[in-house]
Amino acid sequence: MTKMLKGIAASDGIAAAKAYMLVQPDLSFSEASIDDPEAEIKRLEEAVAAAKNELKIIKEKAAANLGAEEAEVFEAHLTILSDPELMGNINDKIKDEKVNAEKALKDVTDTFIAMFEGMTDNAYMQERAGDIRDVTKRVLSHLLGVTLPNPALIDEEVVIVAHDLTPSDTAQLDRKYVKGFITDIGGRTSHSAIMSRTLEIPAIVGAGSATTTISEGQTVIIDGIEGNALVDPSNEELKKYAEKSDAFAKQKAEWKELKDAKTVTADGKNFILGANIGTPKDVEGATDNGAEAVGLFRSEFLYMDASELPSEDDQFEAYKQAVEGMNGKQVVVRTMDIGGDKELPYLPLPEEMNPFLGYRAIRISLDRQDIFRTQLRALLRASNYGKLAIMFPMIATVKEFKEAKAVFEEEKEKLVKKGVAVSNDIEVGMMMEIPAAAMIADKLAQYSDFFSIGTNDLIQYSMAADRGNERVSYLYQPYNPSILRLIKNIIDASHKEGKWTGMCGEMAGDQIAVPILAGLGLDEFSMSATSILKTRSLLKKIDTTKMQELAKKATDDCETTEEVVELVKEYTK
Ligand SMILES: C=C(OP(=O)(O)O)C(=O)O
Ligand SMILES: [Mg+2]
Repeated sequence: MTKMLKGIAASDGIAAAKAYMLVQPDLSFSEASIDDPEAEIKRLEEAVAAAKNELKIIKEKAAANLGAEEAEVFEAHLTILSDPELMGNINDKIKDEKVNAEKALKDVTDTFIAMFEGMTDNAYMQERAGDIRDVTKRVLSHLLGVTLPNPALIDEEVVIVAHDLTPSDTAQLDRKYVKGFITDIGGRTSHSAIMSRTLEIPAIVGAGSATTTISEGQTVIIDGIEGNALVDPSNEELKKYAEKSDAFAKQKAEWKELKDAKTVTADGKNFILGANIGTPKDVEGATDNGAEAVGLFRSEFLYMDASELPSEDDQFEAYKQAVEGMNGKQVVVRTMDIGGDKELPYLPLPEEMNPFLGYRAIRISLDRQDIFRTQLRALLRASNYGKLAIMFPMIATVKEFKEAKAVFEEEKEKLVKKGVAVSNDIEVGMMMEIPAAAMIADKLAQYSDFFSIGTNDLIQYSMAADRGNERVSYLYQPYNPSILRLIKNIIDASHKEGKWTGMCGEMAGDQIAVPILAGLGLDEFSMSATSILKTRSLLKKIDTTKMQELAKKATDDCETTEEVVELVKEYTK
């Protein structure tokens, strides 16, 4: 019998394939004393040899799919497994204390991990602690006879089933084989969901019990349009969804015809539709989908894709590639927004109770100015190759914006003095994603060249509802009048100062929100590239004067999200 799972629709499209369980196995073991140390050492050696074999395959795959740099981490793991001191210590422990290999491995590696983690002034050595932890897990899995899943080893079409996917897990997914994914937790604006849209992989997040309902190898249909998954579907169901998939492809082909068209409403008002990107490689998808700008380049993905802080030159190349690829159209690069659900293995941050409310984004940049200044120099140099704008993430106060801008001006002046070519009209703006900032938008508009509303965070902070927590996803209400009023305040404040406002949160591509946003006078909509053409098609049909009336009613008269949705339906009939 077919089982049905309901989750949050994260990325459009339909997929059907066998389930691949990306679930961490239980690696707990019992300690035991042993009589035959030689046999135990042999068991350990076999596990180490198996782990090495596996790592060699993963390394080759990673090098082929992701590049040599990405593969280096696995070389580091192989080196650890050949380290005579580490291995010698484990063997000695088995011999001297007559304990089983699992216990000896764990005790010795724990000592090394503690030692490296203690080197707080040496980020490189701290990072080695993570490597040893990974390697220990791999050897343990072989000792225990369980398999550690690895997306790099997938070589047939699958649907990934996972409790959660981190952005770096998602980055490793190979579109050729990974046809879709479903996770237990997460929300529509968690970063793995955002990336699934960039990669155009149909996805469902927050499905609750995917990992306990689905077993390895079962056929799963992912309906990323509705957020439904069917496990062990019947032939009729497979046929029905194949038809739905065809219809979706046809609809996409119709939208494609608008690729080179301008974004104009029925009454002739122009809007800019931009794409959100994570790396320069995404520029191709942006232009293929008719982007008129890049409204958000999440530069932190450059940091997350590297094994150490990216150098000024590496960053310069990436920003240059993006502005050149957009051929004179504006590219808004957001400075590093690390923290929350975006971590850097080589920049260990102290563990926090509330990472989304903690040390992140501009707070890190203003504190670690070495990192910030390197990024700003790279951006300034790249500005000479196209139309580049910069914005700062998570600005809460006027003081933060002024400080960040001052650092930018200092770096600019230094480069100009050195004779480096730098554009003279770089717009410097800020993300509007903290309610405090939205309330003083009139003040901030005096300093910031533009605003880009980050609704993903603005909504979670306004509603006090974690954007990645499916249990409170009912509170994640983009159309709630409270959110619409904040947005209105931001747009009006910027217009009063002659500035423009864009939106780069996922709400910008939300088909119910778009008519209201057009009515509120939003200037630029930036979204997952795959949402651009359907949004252009929608805007073509609407009349802005009518949408202004809709927006006024939604912000002034409505009490609930549901009322707003009804109103939009009525106005766009
Ligand atoms: C665009 C945003 O930034 P991010 O999703 O990267 O936090 C946002 O918060 O809306
Ligand atoms: Mg944000």
